[in-house]
Order: sequence, then C-alpha cells, then structure tokens
Amino acid sequence: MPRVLRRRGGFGAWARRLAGGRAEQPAEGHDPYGGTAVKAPAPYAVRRQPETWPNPAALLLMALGPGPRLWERGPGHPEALTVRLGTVDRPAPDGSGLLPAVPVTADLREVGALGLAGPRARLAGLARAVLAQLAAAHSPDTLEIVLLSADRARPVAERTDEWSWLGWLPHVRPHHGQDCRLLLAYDHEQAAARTDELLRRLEDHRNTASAAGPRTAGPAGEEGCTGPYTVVVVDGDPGGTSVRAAVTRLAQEGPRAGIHVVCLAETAPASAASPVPDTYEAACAVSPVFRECGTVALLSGDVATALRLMRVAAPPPAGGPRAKAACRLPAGPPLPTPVTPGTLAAVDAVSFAWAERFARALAPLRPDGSAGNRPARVPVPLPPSARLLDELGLARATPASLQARWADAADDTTALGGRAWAVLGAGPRGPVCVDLVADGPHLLIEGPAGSGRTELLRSVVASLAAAERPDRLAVVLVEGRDGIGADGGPGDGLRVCTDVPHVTTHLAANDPVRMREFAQSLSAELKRRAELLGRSDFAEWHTRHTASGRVVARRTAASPGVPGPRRAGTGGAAGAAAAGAGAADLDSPPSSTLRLRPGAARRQAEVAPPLPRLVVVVDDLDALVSPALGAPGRPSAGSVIRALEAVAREGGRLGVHLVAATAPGGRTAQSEPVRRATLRIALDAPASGPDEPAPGRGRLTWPDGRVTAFQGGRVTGRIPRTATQRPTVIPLDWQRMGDPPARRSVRELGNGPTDLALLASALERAAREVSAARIPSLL
Ligand SMILES: Nc1ncnc2c1ncn2[C@@H]1O[C@H](COP(=O)(O)OP(=O)(O)OP(=O)(O)O)[C@@H](O)[C@H]1O
Repeated sequence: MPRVLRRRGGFGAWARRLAGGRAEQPAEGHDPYGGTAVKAPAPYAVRRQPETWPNPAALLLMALGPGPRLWERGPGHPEALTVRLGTVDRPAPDGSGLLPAVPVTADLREVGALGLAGPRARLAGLARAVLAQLAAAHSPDTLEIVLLSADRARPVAERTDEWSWLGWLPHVRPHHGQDCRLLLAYDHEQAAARTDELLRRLEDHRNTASAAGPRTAGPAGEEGCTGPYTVVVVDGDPGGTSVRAAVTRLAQEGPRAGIHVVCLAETAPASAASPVPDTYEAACAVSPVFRECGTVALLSGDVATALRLMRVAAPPPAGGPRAKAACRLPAGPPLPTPVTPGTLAAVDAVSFAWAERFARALAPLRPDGSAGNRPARVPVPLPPSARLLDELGLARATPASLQARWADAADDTTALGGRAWAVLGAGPRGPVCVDLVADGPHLLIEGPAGSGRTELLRSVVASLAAAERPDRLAVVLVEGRDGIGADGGPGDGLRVCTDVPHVTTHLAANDPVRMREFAQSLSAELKRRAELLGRSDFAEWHTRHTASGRVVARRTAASPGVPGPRRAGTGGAAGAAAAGAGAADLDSPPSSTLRLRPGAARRQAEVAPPLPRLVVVVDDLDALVSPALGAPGRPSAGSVIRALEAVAREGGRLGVHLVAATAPGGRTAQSEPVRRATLRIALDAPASGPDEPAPGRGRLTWPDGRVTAFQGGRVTGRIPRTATQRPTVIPLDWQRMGDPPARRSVRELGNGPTDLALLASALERAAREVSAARIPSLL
C-alpha cells in the first residue's frame, strides 16, 4: 500500500479528498527535465469530488452494468469533455497531510486540442483511458469519436490491431450521414473523407453562427458550443499535405463547432536525457498537428509512468508575455512551447484487454432519451434517395400509429381547423415538413419532366393523410395532363392516391363535361364556405365552433358486421353539413352540383363536418394553363383554371389549399396559382449515373426566403428488404470500415404492395376505427 494511503487511509481521508482544491505546482525554477521555467497559471484543475472523474475500475463497472452514471454528461454539462489523465498526491488544504490520488483533469472545451506524447505502449494505454472516459460519460448522441490513424510510418496491421477495440464503441458509428460504416480512417482516402466531413460541419457551423449574429464568448475566448461534440483522435502524422492542413484547421477552428482534436505522438519519454522542450519538438516532428494543441501531456520518467501536463504558450519575448495565438501567425518567429513545469502526475492507462471489454460492453447500448431531449442534429449531406415512410416515422404504418397521430392533431389547439402537415422528404437536419396552415396556404412544385413532381405530390397527399383524420382534411386530385394509364401502377399519375380515404375526388383532364362540372363544384364549394364563414376566417370560425362543441359531428359507433364508415349523407356537401353540425350556422345551401363519390353513400348515420380543410392537388398545371392542341380536355381547361385561380386567391381564408406541380416558366408563371404560392419548391433535372441522387432532389423556399435542400421521399416504392427482420452477416475488416458502404441498389420485395398501398390500407382501417365520416366528392 502506498505510504500516503497507509498514513491517511479510511473515511477521514476520503472525506478530505472530497474537499480538495487545486493541484500544487512543483517549486518554481527547479525543473529536473530542463524545461523553461515559466510560472504558469495552474492550467488543469485538480478539483473537488474526485469521483466526478471515475478511475478505470469504476469506468468498467459503469459499462458492464450498465451503471446509472453511464452517459451522464449531456450537452452543456459543466464537466462535458473533461477527462482525467492521471492522479497526484497533494497536501490537504487544511494542512492535515497528503490527499492521495487526486485526479488531474483537462477540459477539452478549455484546451481546444489536446496533445499526448510518449513511448507507444504507454501512450496507447493513456489514449485508451481518455477515450473510454469520454465514451462512458457521453452518449453517442452527445459525442462522436473519429479516428485518423493513417501514419504510414507504422504498418497498417499494427495500427488496426491497436485500435480494433475502438470499433466496438457506439460513438464511432456514423450518426450524421457520413459515408462510411465506422468513423475510422486507416488510409489516405479514408482520412480525407473524414476530414472533409468535419470541415463541412465547420463551414456549416460558421454559416449558422453568422446567420444567428454575434454570440457571447465561451471558455478560452471561443464561442461556447453546447454540443453535440466530436473528438478526433489523430494518431501520428495524419497523412498528405491536404489532410495535414485540414486537421490543423480542425485543431484551430474546430472547438468553436464542438470539434476537438486529440493528437498522439510517439516519442521517447521526457527525462533527463530528453528534456521537455526536446520531447515536445520531437512530438511536433512526428505530427505537425501537435503544435496546435493548447495543452500537452508528455509521458515522462524512466518507465513513462509519470505525466507532465502543460499548457502551451509562446515563449515570452523580450517585450513581455504574448498571446498564444500570436505565435501561430506565419510571420511571428516564436513557436509555441509548453509552459513548464506544469503538473506532474501518475498516468492513467488501461490495457488493450480492458479497453476491448469496456467497448464491447457498450456496443449493444443505445441512448433511450426521447427525441426532444437529444441535442440538435448536425446537418448531414442529403441521402441519394429517401423513403417517405421512414421520414414520416411510419416504417410500420399501422392503424394504431395513425390514430395516435390523428388524436394528437385533435388535441392541438393551434390547429383547430385541422392540421395540414406535408412531409416532403429528407433534409439536412432530418425530415422536411411544411405546414400549409402556418407557412402556406399554397405550395408550388416546379421542375422539369422526370424530376419527380408527381411522386412528390403523392408524398404530399400521403403525409397530409397521416397527419389528420379524413373528416377533418379532404384531398381533391386534378391531373392536368391526359396521359393516365389503366393499370394503376406507380407510373400512373395521381390515380394511385385514390385509395387514401382522404381523397374525395379525382379528375383527369380528358373529359370536358366532367371538367366543367368539377370547376362548377369547386367554385360552389368556395362560395358555400364563404357564405358559411361570413366575415370570419377559417381559424376564427373553428375557434368559435369548437368552443361551442358543434364542429365535429359525433356519431354512434358502427354496429358489428356493418361495413365501415365509407358513407356520408346523400344531400351533397352543404346538405351533409347542415344535417351534421348545426343547421343554424348555415344559410340556405347554394345551388350545388356536388355529388357523392359513387358507392360512398351507404348510411346516413355519419355526417361529415361542415368545414374540413380541403387540399386541391394539381399535377401538370402547365398542361391546363396551355393545353396542347387536340388535347381532349382543352375545351374545358379554362374553366378548371378559373376555379383553381379562385382557390389561389380566396382559399387561404376559406381553409382551401392548393398544391400544384408544373414545369417552370411559360405561361404558368403569370397564373394566380403560381404567383400566390407562398411555399415554393424547385426540383432538379433528373441525372443518371451511379453517384447521382434519385429524382426528387430539390430546394424548398420558405415564405421568409430561407431555403432548405431536400431529397423527396418516395412513396410508390416497395418495402425494402432491409426493412425486414433478417440479419445480415458480413466479415469484420477494420481496415475497410472507413470506406463508403458498398453501393448496392436497394432491393425491394418482389411484387409486394407499394408503400403507398400499405399506407392507404392502414389509413382506411384507422378511418374506420375512429368512425370518420366521409367528405362528399366534388363529382
Ligand atoms: N423521390 C423519388 N425517389 C426515387 N425515385 C423517384 C422519386 N421521385 C420520382 N422518382 C422516379 O422518377 C421517375 C419520374 O418521376 P415522376 O413521374 O414523379 O416525375 P415527373 O416530374 O412527374 O415527370 P413526368 O411529368 O415527366 O412524369 C419515376 O420513375 C419515379 O419512380
């Protein structure tokens, strides 16, 4: 037992340790290793409560449990990114003797980048101890770890063997869309890919920060970053000139964006034979990034079990002390040097076996925090394709999950007239969702042929339906072009959406009589709404009528054996409204050409509410504005356009939204639906090639001018094989884990139903469960 423990063991000593303060510095002026004796402010805390920084034994227990302290430090935690590097015995503040093994720590947020140097075996042990602490204290949501071990001075097999334990940590998985299986780099290409990803993040952070305006300065004069964090382990020389420059930039600017470099350099231990300045220069020669570290720890002593932790600063020139930053200027001759003597401690180091056991214990664990508690997602490159159901969070679209969403919408007092949320696809920070009520009322999709306009309209219909029940939101489909096939396949325009229970009407521009009838019905519906609302707008009317409890028609549950709720009143929309929700609110119904959907009228029991939201979805608007010569719908296209123009003008107040897709430019540019769209999407021309994204790539411009790029969610694809429960077994090759995953096209399950068909069937069952009344058709 160490002498100090024998002398000061027991509870008394433990209590005194808890009351500890800062580390004592060795006497100024005497430096057995020959460093420049500059009096430094105590750079690293030897702080209170040593248990804040658990020792390796406690760490392993945290992982194996897993113990309650696992991942205890969230973003912005006062001890976030603070690691213990060793321990020191020091006098108790009350002079009662020595406090044994008081932790010596470094806070990466304070030091920016941390350098560790020493003989390989001990250096690896220290690095393992540091990374294990970080992984135990921070969840993978809060911290990701990136390894760059591409130094060709050592054989790759040696490097992969040494770091193979790290690959088990959940923190090295690419959670932000990085193009690899694990955030590891063992060769130049992988190192370049990892640093490019991090530099993009840095850039994005800078853009976000400059958009947000000046911020308060955090520790070390940096803008405080409250996570998520990235620790980049740079083992030796990171590689060629470009990667070296990138890592240097990350070490300098990264801390502002929560990116911290931990640089490892293999050197002889600092000793009388290799004084501190020589060891430091040797480390800088091994890895140029070492010079960028704000604090360095040099292993020292004959067997390298001691550690010298030193702040790095410019040597004091004749004129007086200089700021550390000054010596980074290319013109400034003085190079940074560690401020000796620093703190001398006994090093923390763990074995490979310890680290592998620890990492494998963490491997199967995932944070269970609700999405709301998680740190903001960092922006990621857009995926080459996206599946709408995944973006909707409905990978398993069940009636129960849809009912839960509808119930949530019903409780939403800010969406009294019904939610109109449309998820477009995957964006840089998760799903991109527009709210036609708050950001609309109208949405325009422009794009050249084949850019995915029709598919995006289908996704809009599907996601609107997932967000609100069919008696509170109805959808009307209009195909501007007459080119609809008869097989009902995915290339079949908007017809594939007609199984969604919210869809009341489907019009194709191929029958002038029906088109004219539709135009009249739509105009009459606008008129009916205007009369019903009087001077109030849609939201006011719903506020009033929700307060008086008269809006949603309640109905008795369907008796067993009676076919579900595909039914409505027989008197047209206005008649149904009058019967359902208080005829006193209605003036005499306007002359109406509304007719029920064929086969929909079965029973009088359920009555549609009078004023659901209505979304008119129009594909190929340009073909309606300028119909081709000889197009069958040409004679009546004008009447449909006039009705759509009325929707564009007056729909916002009446709870009627327009979602239209068109080719850009031409005569449509002057039409009301285009001019009045507050939300605008521009889709890119389709491109072919293995690295090109699928159609549906575009940019959404919000009403305030912000632009969000997204990859449109596909909804007519078939369930991917990866969505099934079958495990995949692949050989583990650490060296290749940093490569982009093999690009295999997503194999879809044979001839199964499309995602849209699956969703439509779940929507239909959910509608039946909640006894949703059917909104009458416009035709
Ligand atoms: N988000 C998407 N993800 C994957 N594939 C898509 C996506 N959107 C569209 N596609 C595919 O691209 C092709 C063209 O799509 P779509 O018909 O929607 O384009 P469009 O702009 O309406 O063009 P057109 O009017 O000429 O048909 C289709 O084969 C469709 O399956």
